[in-house]
Amino acid sequence: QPDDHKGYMSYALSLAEQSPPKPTNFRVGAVLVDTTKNEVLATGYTLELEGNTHAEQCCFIKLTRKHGVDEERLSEVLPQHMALYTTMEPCSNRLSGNLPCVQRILRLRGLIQTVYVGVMEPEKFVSENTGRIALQDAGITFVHVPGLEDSILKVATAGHA
Ligand SMILES: Nc1nc(=O)c(N)c(NC[C@H](O)[C@H](O)[C@H](O)COP(=O)(O)O)[nH]1
Ligand SMILES: [Zn+2]
Repeated sequence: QPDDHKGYMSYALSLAEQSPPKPTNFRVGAVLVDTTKNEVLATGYTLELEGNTHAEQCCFIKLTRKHGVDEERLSEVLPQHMALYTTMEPCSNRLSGNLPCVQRILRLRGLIQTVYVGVMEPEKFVSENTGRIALQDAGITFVHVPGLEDSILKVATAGHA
């Protein structure tokens, strides 16, 4: 059913729990959903794929491999109506200098109508995450799904001292 936001967020949390703990990032899970069919298109969790990868980034990388396109051309092969569920709001700045996930999502503006987040990013690595504003300015609806905050943060910071 279309309003199963907590269900998808719980699923994303179960993915985050698979992420190897690390002191320099958060353990996050993400699920990209085709909202027309209410089907999962891709899942990801922090460090799932090789390199210093983010959960949302892993969803996109998997789809580039499935469709044989670069991430810049994903908009040509993906459905028109998608929602991204991520346990933590997409990053707007990464201390590693890698491309932030907000920028990756903005490449799919018009195709991803809504981003659902379990928590906002704690101010541990980046002082102020400007992702929500950037996404909203691009016409993407940004929704906080309440109820899993404590669990999400516990999992996210498990690698921290
Ligand atoms: N939404 C989100 N998904 C993730 O999978 C992840 N790890 C973060 N974490 C945000 C945090 O700000 C960055 O992890 C640090 O800024 C370090 O940057 P790197 O991860 O090393 O690029 N945020
Ligand atoms: Zn990110």
